[in-house]
Amino acid sequence: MASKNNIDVRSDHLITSTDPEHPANLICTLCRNFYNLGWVTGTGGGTSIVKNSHIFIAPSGVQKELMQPENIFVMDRRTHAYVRKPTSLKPSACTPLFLAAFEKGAGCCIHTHSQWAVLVTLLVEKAAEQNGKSSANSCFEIEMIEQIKGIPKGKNKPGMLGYFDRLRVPIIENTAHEEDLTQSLEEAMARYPDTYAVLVRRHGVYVWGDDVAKAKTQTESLDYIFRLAVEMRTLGLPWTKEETSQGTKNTQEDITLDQTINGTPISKRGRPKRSSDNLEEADGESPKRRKPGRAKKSLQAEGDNKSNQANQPGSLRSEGQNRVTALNGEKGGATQVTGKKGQGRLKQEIDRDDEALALANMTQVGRRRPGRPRKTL
Ligand SMILES: CSC[C@@H](O)[C@@H](O)C(=O)COP(=O)(O)O
Ligand SMILES: [Zn+2]
Repeated sequence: MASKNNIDVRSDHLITSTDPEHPANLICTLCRNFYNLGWVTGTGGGTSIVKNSHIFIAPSGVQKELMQPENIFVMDRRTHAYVRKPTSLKPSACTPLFLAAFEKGAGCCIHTHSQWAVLVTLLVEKAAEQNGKSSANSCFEIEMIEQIKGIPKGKNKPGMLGYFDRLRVPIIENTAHEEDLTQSLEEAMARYPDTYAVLVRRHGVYVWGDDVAKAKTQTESLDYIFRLAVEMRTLGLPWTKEETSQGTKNTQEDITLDQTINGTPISKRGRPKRSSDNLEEADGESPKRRKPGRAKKSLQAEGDNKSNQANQPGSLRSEGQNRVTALNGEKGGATQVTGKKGQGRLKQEIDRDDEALALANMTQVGRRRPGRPRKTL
């Protein structure tokens, strides 16, 4: 075998080009930039590119920002046999995960160890714990952030997500060895067929795209969103409309199940639906016509009043908290009432619900001043 520095020089033409867009050059340039973004620190993370009949892969355990084209492995796309193998190096441990993305039609896959990605997985885990739920098969979800428009709708779905669409990125559990992530990555891809990314708990994220430019810009958009999400959480701002008194959703199943809180339906405004909701249509102020987040005037005034009362030491706070528990399932939920007497009782119940909701909001966002309505997305 013709050899120079342990490399089979007969395959050098596969990685030798003056074209900066050649995958062997591009992987090196991208990883240098990714290093400066904190995405491939300390040899972690990496990138792989498909071009024509070849897959270009970085070596394992090297400083990714210092790689040279001659360090790049080349694999036959169809057989997955190496057609260029720097013998003193090993191919990236991420290779089977990159291949999983290419099986789905991706042209480039980027793996980052971005701290924002890691923190998002921790925040979703914490929210699950706080809600007494398992974080298995969990998912990061966010909506109404402009940068979501940088993520495509899904494979075979033309166009990008819209501002009002919800971005969902599944999270898989980390394993001791990178390659052992492959099965759970594939399962997450199957569960979320529209996703272009999978987060790995306490580790990072895999993002892929139809080509290098798309994989890169999608990784940038996601990293921006992950960072924003972490900052939002530290400010007590919700990621989604449902995320009020319940914390972050974990699974797609949870979202469906949580349309009710133990049987009490949630209205469109993201709070437990009350029997009074049925009266809103009748009194001429349909929730549809009201701006989201803006409370009905009369109830709002009462709510403000009650919230102020709730702030009195030792008074409504504990009572309200009991009521929150009730709303979340013990004995709560709206009671069916009919007739005039019933409507009187209903009014009292609306008042109690308003108190409870005001208190629930206060306990969730401790920094918000009492009496001010919670900002909804
Ligand atoms: C800091 S070591 C990180 C690795 O274990 C792995 O997570 C990784 O992303 C890079 O693997 P590598 O085999 O060097 O391409
Ligand atoms: Zn990694």
